[in-house]
Amino acid sequence: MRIDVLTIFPEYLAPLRAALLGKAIERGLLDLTVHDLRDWTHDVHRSVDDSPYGGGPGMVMKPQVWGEALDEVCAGEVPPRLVVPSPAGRPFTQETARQYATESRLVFACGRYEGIDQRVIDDAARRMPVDEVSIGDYVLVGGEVAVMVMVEAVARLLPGVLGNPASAEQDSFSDGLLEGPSYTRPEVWRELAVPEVLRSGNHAAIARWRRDRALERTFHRRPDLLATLPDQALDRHDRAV
Ligand SMILES: Nc1cc(-c2ccc3ccn(Cc4ccccn4)c3c2)[nH]n1
Repeated sequence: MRIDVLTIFPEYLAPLRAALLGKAIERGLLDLTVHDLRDWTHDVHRSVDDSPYGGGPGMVMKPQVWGEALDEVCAGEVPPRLVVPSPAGRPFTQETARQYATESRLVFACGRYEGIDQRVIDDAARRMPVDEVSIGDYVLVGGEVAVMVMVEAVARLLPGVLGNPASAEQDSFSDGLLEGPSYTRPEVWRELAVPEVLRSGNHAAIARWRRDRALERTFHRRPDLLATLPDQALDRHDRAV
């Protein structure tokens, strides 16, 4: 997968080249290019923002600079999917990550200030799929952190990136539930013991116990997820938990 990121703070994306994702890039599983949006300015101040029409606080990112940058970065046989982080976007979920992981190209546009002139998104939508997405109900200072979240969530789903593919298959949310608790050695730590069933070797009982803990945790922390589960996702035992 090829990923391009446009930002006025390229250094903000440096962590994407560390650790697991850095290895995926080195192994050619992911092709990541981070572009400095100011490379498409033509004035001596390299300005990218201006005052908002209609008044209001802060500044808005100019359409001209974004237009030229996207024309160049998004050029090619197959138009990429353009992903624009925004507090006003549709929620980015694990399902979004799964869909994005099937794309051959993604371009992420990192806004700053109060956001990007809407005409940039409207113009791009004339020639490529455009998603305005939110990573949560809070307001960040710009799109860069949101892009790092999304790139990590997508890249880990690419074949070969995770050492153990089962991890991605058993993700929280993969069966619509939150993951339950995990344990490792020692058997007792600060007088807290590992649940007996996990040391029993009874794999059916272990699977049942893990599902029960996932159901309990989801019920208490994210009842909204239970409401969206398809009826057949819960068996009679599940409903009794
Ligand atoms: N889930 C999210 C995404 C964002 C996000 C994404 C991109 C930008 C570009 C600028 N800002 C700051 C901003 C935008 C609008 C109103 C006030 N502040 C952003 C914030 N915040 N929370």
